[in-house]
Amino acid sequence: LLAHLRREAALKNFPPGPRRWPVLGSLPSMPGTLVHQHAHRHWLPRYGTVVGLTLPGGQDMVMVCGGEEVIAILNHEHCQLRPDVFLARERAFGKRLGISLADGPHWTEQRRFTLRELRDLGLGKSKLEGVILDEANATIRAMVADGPKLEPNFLFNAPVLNVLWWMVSGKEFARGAGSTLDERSRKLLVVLNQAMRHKKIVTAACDNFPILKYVAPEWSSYNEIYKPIFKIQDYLREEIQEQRLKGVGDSYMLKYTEEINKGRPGGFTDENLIINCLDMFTAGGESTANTLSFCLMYMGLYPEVQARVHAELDAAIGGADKTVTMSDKPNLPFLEATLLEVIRSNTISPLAIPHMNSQDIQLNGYTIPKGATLMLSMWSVLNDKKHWGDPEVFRPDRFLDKEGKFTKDPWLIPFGIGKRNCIGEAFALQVAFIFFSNLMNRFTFTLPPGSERPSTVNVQAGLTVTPPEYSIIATPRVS
Ligand code: HEM
Repeated sequence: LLAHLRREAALKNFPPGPRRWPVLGSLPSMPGTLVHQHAHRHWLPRYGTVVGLTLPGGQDMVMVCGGEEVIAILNHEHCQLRPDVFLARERAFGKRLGISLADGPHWTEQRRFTLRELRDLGLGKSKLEGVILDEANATIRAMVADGPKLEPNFLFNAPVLNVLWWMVSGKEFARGAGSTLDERSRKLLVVLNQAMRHKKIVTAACDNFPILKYVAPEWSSYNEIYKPIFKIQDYLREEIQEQRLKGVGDSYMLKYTEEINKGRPGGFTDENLIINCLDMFTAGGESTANTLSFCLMYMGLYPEVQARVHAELDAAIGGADKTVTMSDKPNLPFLEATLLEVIRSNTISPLAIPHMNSQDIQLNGYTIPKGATLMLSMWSVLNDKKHWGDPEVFRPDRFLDKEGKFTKDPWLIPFGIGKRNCIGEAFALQVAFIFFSNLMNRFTFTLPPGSERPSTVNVQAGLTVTPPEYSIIATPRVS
């Protein structure tokens, strides 16, 4: 209690927010999931766009839920650290490793190296495009075989992970929704799928009270969350060893190994390699796969938009039996606008990964003390009424200019901006474009007659948001 009172007294000009209790902090007022929706509905009208909170144990936390304020923090030179949370160390051998939850000089080196290798290994190259197209075609074949009625939730997880697996391990056999994978890769994908679907991954009780890991590992979801993560680490370690024994090929794993062998400074170790790979799978798999599930749902909800996408495809591609490639993108501005409007409307990553400030900073006249956890609502940027006018309306035309060309809005930042922006943006957009365009060229998507319209608000929370459970009918189009 004394510690709590002392901390409260030291907080000068802290943003207003729900009551902060000793030990529990603001936990009693925190929603279990979908924090961005709760902040928008309940906190914003009462406290404004900058809300002061405390985590159990006394860590200061500030929720920022105004578009301008979020952009200011993302660009702020003193707000580029990550808080030292339980999840960060627990998934990384007790250390701050990897990219997404680390900071400091090692993070700079690991991020720079990974960005360069991702670019060199695949992005913008025809080989990656070929792998993505193979996966898209395998998915289309499976949809025809399983259809016409499909459950799109999780339909795209395996194909997206397969492409990521190819980037990381260089294995070319990762094709066909997992069917031709070797035993280890198959197991890895199964466990990754399980880990990504875990709804409590960012709100589990063991994150706030680490002692529960020892005294109540089942109840606190510790076993459920971390056992799959440890299995993934084991599979990755075995794969790295196998690749090193073979020693040929151009994979991220082998390129990284070369740096370890050269003794490159900046944290180049086996452990960091494992966590960098884990980062790419966890940050990139679910988000990209969910984008595609949402795309089908929106096509079912907005048949008039779908008809315009089809008309554009027919004019530019000329047949449902043809393959759409990245070179067709300039001729498909409405399709691109539709894809980005799905990403904007639903904000697949509604919160950025938490940031932390290295100095006291001022925001909207409040003081945020050094070392606070900054929760940034990306949703509030992509749904800001002042900027977008009618953010609640699904309107791809907002991204087209008078000539019908695609124009990027500076507030369209679903991947973040600044020093901590997403390293997988180009990859995710390429996968999403190739899948979405080819699926649209091959099928018409309709909601089953008499079924309830799936909600765009009652989404499911996990690492990112997932559509509600829904079915869709995929009818093959005739050329
Ligand atoms: C639709 C797909 C995706 C969306 C919407 C998305 C969104 C985001 C967002 C909002 C952030 C946080 C930015 C911040 O904290 O300021 C982020 C970070 C990150 N993303 Fe993505 N992402 C996607 C796909 C991917 C993919 C495919 C990969 C891997 C290849 C990836 C890897 C990462 C990593 C490693 C970070 C942490 C960067 C850092 O802390 O320096 N993401 N992403």
